[in-house]
Amino acid sequence: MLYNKLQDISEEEIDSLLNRGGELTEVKSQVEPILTDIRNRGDSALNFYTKKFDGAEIEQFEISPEEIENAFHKIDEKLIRNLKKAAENIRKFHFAQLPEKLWFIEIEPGVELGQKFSPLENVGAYVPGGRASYPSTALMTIIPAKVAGVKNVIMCTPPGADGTINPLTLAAAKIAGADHVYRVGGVQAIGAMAYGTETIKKVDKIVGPGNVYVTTAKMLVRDKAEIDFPAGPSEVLIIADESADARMVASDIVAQSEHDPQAVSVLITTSDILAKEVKDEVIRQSAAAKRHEIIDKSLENSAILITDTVQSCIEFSNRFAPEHLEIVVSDPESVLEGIENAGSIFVGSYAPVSAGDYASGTNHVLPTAGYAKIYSGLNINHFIKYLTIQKITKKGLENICDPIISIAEEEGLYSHADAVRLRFDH
Ligand SMILES: NC(=O)c1ccc[n+]([C@@H]2O[C@H](COP(=O)([O-])OP(=O)(O)OC[C@H]3O[C@@H](n4cnc5c(N)ncnc54)[C@H](O)[C@@H]3O)[C@@H](O)[C@H]2O)c1
Ligand SMILES: N[C@H](CO)Cc1c[nH]c[nH+]1
Ligand SMILES: [Zn+2]
Repeated sequence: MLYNKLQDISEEEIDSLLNRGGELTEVKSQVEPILTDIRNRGDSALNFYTKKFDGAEIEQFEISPEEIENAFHKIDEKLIRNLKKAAENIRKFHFAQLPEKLWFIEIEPGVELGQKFSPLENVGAYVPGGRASYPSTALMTIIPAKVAGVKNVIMCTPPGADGTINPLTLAAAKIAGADHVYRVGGVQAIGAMAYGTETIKKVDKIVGPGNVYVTTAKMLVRDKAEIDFPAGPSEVLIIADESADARMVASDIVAQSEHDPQAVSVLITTSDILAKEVKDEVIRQSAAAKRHEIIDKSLENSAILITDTVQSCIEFSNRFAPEHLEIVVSDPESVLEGIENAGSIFVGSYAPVSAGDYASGTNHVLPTAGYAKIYSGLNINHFIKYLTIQKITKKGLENICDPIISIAEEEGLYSHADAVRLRFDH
């Protein structure tokens, strides 16, 4: 783990922190042939790659409603209650994001303009399942799609070597309202959803996170299906001062590191003492963690940086554009004000990333690798489109006929001008 004053780190070190996501281009050559094969051979290629990468022989990719129903009997009732509680908060938050169904304004007399929205029809949700299983991601991807009104939401997730899916992921799919669930993951699942196969119907848009292979595949199928954004290996950046609790800060670094060897965590702080304490705590907590092998690898990509001012923490964070940003300082509001790029922001010691990962209600599908500079985390807008409307009276058209006719003629599009003129010819 890099540990240094920000001003003393090398250009190369800065570059590796800021220009993350190089892995996405590195695996492109491995991902492309798989996608081509899925496109050409459909289900039989799905079988081939599921055997190759997940070790599973699959007879039937779609999981039947009975199998999903049975999953509920395999899960502790309390766990189901907790899943439902998380689902309720996620649903409430995304309902609050819904825009007005229909609105109009009078731009000038006789010219009424409006907007309505309408949901996408077919959406595919990718729910990861390689190094961990992600029932929470089933909630995070399917619930907003359903709140937006998407008719057909399919979910794909990788099977274990025995061909089964974690019952809690199946229960989450059902609670969230998935219409079809398939046991297929990785690049092959993204290809299947983008191109369609004999059993998996092509979708209009694919959402959901995944490792570098999945994320690269999503970026390569955009000519056939829209995607949300690159949501790859997890990241957290924490801005903290001397008021922060080192144990808590370290726990959030270790938590995000356990997702993937390629996960990245950064603490940037104005306090030498906190930096040292967090470093010691990270070593202590990661040694005791169940997934310490993944965590240790991830920590190799991570950093603790010391700066003189909170302002330089803010500037670095904006350049880094983290997936998750934690603000643990005595005056969080002033930091919040300066933040321009971050997937999701967690304010104060009692807002760990784990809260948003599972149950507070915000979405945990968020842009990584610096893509928070240009994309928002998953939200209602990813599942709807806006349709503009105009209602114009004869008087209204008269009010705007000069700019229409003169600009159209200047563009050399005389028939556009005539289409207005003839409405006033008697
Ligand atoms: N950014 C976000 O919003 C967000 C949210 C949740 C999880 N995540 C991330 O999702 C990822 C989940 O990764 P995961 O690996 O556990 O599950 P995954 O489902 O993304 O990937 C597993 C699949 O990867 C494929 N694969 C593995 N090795 C391959 C290879 N060499 N070539 C081609 N395909 C290969 C296999 O098909 C396997 O089924 C983690 O990186 C985690 O940090 C991100
Ligand atoms: N932190 C992940 C997003 O990077 C989401 C997640 C799911 N489960 C646990 N965490
Ligand atoms: Zn997490």
